[in-house]
Amino acid sequence: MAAVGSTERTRDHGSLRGFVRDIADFPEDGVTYRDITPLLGDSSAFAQAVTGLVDEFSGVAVDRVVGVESRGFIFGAAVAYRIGAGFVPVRKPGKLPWAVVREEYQLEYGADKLEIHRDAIHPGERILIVDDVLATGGTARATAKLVETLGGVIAGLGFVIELDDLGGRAQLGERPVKSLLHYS
Ligand SMILES: O=P(O)(O)OC[C@H]1O[C@H](OP(=O)(O)OP(=O)(O)O)[C@H](O)[C@@H]1O
Ligand SMILES: Nc1ncnc2[nH]cnc12
Repeated sequence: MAAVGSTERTRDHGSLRGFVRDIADFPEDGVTYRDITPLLGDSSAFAQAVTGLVDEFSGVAVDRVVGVESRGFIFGAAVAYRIGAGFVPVRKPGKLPWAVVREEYQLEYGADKLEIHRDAIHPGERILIVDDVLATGGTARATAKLVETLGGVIAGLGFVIELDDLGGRAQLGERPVKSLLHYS
């Protein structure tokens, strides 16, 4: 089991805001889309975001990192590599080739389903869920339920961005939630 930690401590993540681009009315009217592609494209900002997520869970025991398709794969895989843990993809329906467990959930824009391989997590394993954005919390809650259905224990949920006004954190109950940047 990996113990999360890092020698680079970057708890103030405010400088990352300059790498998040606001797109009005995408993908539909009324939604302000927080575009992380500028952050991904900047080597320092990307490294700071990954290190920030690692540091937020410093000292927390983690067996595997779960990342949610598709932007969660980018950060989740990087965090897993950094902490020496395995990576488990949670995917949209019909993408995983073996036997799956499925959960339905609501998005800020639309509804969807998520799946995980039945053998991806073993009972008692400690799981860190990583995604880029916590909005309404539907995706994160569905992912946590998939992990828990397989007997996993949520060690934490880490996000680069949390959209505070959408109340996603409240959907996650007592599970430990950390976000690098907060937007209203
Ligand atoms: O808290 P919620 O309201 O559930 O929203 C958050 C989710 O929405 C986005 O994914 P999206 O489904 O847009 O897919 P993508 O990563 O493939 O763009 C984001 O990456 C999160 O996974
Ligand atoms: N406003 C938003 N910006 C980027 N990703 C999102 N996922 C859900 N809501 C989002």
